Amino acid sequence: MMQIDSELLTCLQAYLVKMGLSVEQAKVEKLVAFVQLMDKWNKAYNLTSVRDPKEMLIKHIVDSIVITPHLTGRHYIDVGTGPGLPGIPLAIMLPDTQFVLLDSLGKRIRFIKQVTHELGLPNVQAVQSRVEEFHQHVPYDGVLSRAFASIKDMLHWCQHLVDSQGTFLALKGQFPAEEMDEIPANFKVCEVVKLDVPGLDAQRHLVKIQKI
Ligand SMILES: C[S@@+](CC[C@H](N)C(=O)[O-])C[C@H]1O[C@@H](n2cnc3c(N)ncnc32)[C@H](O)[C@@H]1O
Repeated sequence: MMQIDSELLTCLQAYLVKMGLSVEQAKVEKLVAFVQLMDKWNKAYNLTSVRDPKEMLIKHIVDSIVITPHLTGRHYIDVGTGPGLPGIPLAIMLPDTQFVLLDSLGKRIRFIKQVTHELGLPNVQAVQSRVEEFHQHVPYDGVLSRAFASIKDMLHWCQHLVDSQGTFLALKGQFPAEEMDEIPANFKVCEVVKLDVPGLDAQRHLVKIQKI
């Protein structure tokens, strides 16, 4: 694997301590390596507006892995994954869980394929498709989305991907009261978890939804 930046490693380890998470060194190194790859390819692939790798640690890595305890299934799909967020950090944390990372943009999917090759992530499948047109491997235990769409649109476009046992997990900023008002009657909100993301000033919420 590539040379790991020791400053980023120390920085991430400090955040993990604040989160009360004990994570094996090999996984922490892969999380940092992912940040280094995002930083390396950001200009060419236009992956994220966050330019500083230390800021990526908080805004992308910590903000993704904070939902790890909420993934109790075996097979997830991350829709509108962009550069692999939250899918890649979660796949590093949960090597026995399968992840499909889906995005409509080819260059983002090419980046994710490069990442899975370099980091050795056999539990990740990268797929270029619009989610409305993707019908393989259903049903999933869960659909993940972060910075993708309103909850209503996400449910509309992704409802074919889970059955009544599956859960939609939407990562949101402030408590999404207005978006929750628009949820169609054939879905129910099971839980809204307020997430504590160390180092991040903004509020974060995880909305869990199921089909009725
Ligand atoms: C704002 S980015 C968010 C990326 C990532 N989830 C994150 O948290 O940084 C939204 C992504 O959704 C993708 N996207 C938008 N509509 C889509 C669709 N209908 N099907 C699949 N991907 C879509 C875009 O290409 C883009 O990469």
